[in-house]
Amino acid sequence: MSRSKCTRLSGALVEQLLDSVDSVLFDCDGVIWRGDQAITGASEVINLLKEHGKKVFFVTNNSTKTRKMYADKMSSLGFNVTADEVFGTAYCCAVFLKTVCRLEGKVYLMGSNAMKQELEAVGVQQVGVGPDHVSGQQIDWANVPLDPEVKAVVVGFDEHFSYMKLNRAMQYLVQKDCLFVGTNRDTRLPLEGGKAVPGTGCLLQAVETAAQRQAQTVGKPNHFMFDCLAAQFGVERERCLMVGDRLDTDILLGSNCGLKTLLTLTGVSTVAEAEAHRDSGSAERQGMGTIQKKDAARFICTKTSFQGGGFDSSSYLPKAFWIGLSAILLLVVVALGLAGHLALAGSGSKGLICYKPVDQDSCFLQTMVRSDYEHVGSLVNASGHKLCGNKMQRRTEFLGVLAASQVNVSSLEEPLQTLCQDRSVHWTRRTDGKQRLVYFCIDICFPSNICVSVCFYYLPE
Ligand SMILES: O=P(O)(O)OC[C@H](O)CO
Repeated sequence: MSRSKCTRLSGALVEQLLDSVDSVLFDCDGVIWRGDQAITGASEVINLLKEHGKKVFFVTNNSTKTRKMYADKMSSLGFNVTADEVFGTAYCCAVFLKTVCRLEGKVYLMGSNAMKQELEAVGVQQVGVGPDHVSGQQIDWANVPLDPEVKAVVVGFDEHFSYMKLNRAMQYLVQKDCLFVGTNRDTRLPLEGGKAVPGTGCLLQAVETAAQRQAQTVGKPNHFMFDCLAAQFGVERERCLMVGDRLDTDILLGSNCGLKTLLTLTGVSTVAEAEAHRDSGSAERQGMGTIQKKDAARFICTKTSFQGGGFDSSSYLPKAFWIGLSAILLLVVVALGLAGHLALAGSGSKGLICYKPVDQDSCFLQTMVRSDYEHVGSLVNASGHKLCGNKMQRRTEFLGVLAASQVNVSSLEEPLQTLCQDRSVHWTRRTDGKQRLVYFCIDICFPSNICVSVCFYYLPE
């Protein structure tokens, strides 16, 4: 991975930057507008870019509008934009549920009317939009009627967010096969005059806390929104610029997808934050910004590229995954005295989980998180575990392989050494990043009180 230093964007550099790109992706809140007020000069820049043959797109985590609503708002503020150039989380979330999750069933939606419309446009039924007032006693809340057809809980910006909604979402999510998807994790929504209101991240975190589960998020910095756009418009990453005001969403998305990035100082993130990321010594944080010095310029460039030195995919796993799917059945083993680590879960000590593909040369190691403990606990304690009948449930995760972090096998505990004999062991971590490994596991529980987990790996192109 190599990163170029950032320079102030002015004079000849503007021209140079524009010559190097064919497509420009703009964030919305804090970049082209704040609330209902356009940022001075934004519409002129965007219209000019289009006149000069650049493709312009809008990528927003704000889930309160459909693509059409965004296009209408933009037109009223002087932007020359069509609905298909807008990729908001209301739209992308609907596409995600339809195409990635292949959801069959209804959604319990904590979100806007716009989300409802986008879901309906792709044929996904939903319940839950609007107020949900509290009534009855606590025991009634715990037994709140649920729609048996609901197979997913989706959390977006919901101005009617309430205790009852939180409770209802939790009751759905107690069912382990219920999908859990959030639009985004932005904690604040910037408005006119430097004001802000709590963002969807606050609501999502409340639901995650209640459900004791982590949602998958569709919005930036997850690459899904870029993938969605690139699939429709054939954008070339190397000639694409992401313009945003937030380091942890916009700039990180650009960084994750190998785009050029440009931070505006018109919204949430500040130069001081970018400098703190740069000086942190953490590769992940540095992906959010490399800024040389504070500058009065309106735009600061944080150009990041992924070339060389990174994870060489071909040395680990075959790219043509689907062809060899059946051949890469995995044995999932948890090391380091499982029961002990389960017991230690609350004390801050971490266990390790290791995945050993049967026909690969490597083992993949990661620190266990709560879901791993729960998952493994259910396998180990099968006799005491409440089994789900003959059911199967699917889990999907993205794992980044930390290329520089090969583990010394002899430093590992005996069960792991045995498992990974004659193999190299690599650290992995959960990530939305580009250099990633994907695995999905199917948990199958039989009435005989035995659960097994079958996992498949692949490396996306
Ligand atoms: O900055 P955007 O356009 O991605 O929107 C994010 C929202 O303001 C977060 O609540």
